[in-house]
Amino acid sequence: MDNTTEGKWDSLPVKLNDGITQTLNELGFTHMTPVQSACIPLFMRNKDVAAEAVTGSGKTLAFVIPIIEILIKREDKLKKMQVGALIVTPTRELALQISEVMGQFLQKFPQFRQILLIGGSNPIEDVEKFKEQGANILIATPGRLEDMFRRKADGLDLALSVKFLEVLTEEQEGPQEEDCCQEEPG
Ligand SMILES: Nc1ncnc2c1ncn2[C@@H]1O[C@H](COP(=O)(O)OP(=O)(O)OP(=O)(O)O)[C@@H](O)[C@H]1O
Repeated sequence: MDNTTEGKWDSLPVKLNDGITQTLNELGFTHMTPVQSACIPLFMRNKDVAAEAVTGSGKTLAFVIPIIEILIKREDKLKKMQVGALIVTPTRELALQISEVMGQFLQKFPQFRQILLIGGSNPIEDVEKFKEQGANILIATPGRLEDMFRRKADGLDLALSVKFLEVLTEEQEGPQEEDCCQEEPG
């Protein structure tokens, strides 16, 4: 990538967890992209962040890294069925891409589990998987997510699980011409 000009990872105001730094080294990502250097510090201070950046600018890591950092730093460790982060994306493809990146980084954090909730498969399989394995990070498309919130009769109380939510990330599609990342008011 030619837009990784925004400083090394250790120039961030808060030092990243060693597990994250190791994965970044393994990937050969020495520098942050502009959207990463703008968003990660804000996210890690628990600010509401709105980012708009062109495709391929590195948005995924701009929220995947802070999500893991925020969950690690929680005082009460998340239990199996407690969801600490929810990522909602408009398409299955995006959800799959994000899940792949999240999976790479979670290898160093086996205490956290992610689940992908997207259309195209039997929702009951998702319900059973969630009940069996639990999940702390949900990556979902809106339709399947809504469906999962209505599965109390099948033994899944997702509303209860998301009471522990620390981070909500919404990916949106739309015209994206300029890079920008700012703190949301309020
Ligand atoms: N700091 C970095 N250094 C080098 N490569 C990076 C860095 N961050 C991300 N990448 C790589 O750049 C590519 C684009 O990143 P990513 O998919 O996150 O972009 P995006 O802005 O989310 O794009 P999209 O809008 O398509 O989702 C990926 O192959 C990713 O692995």
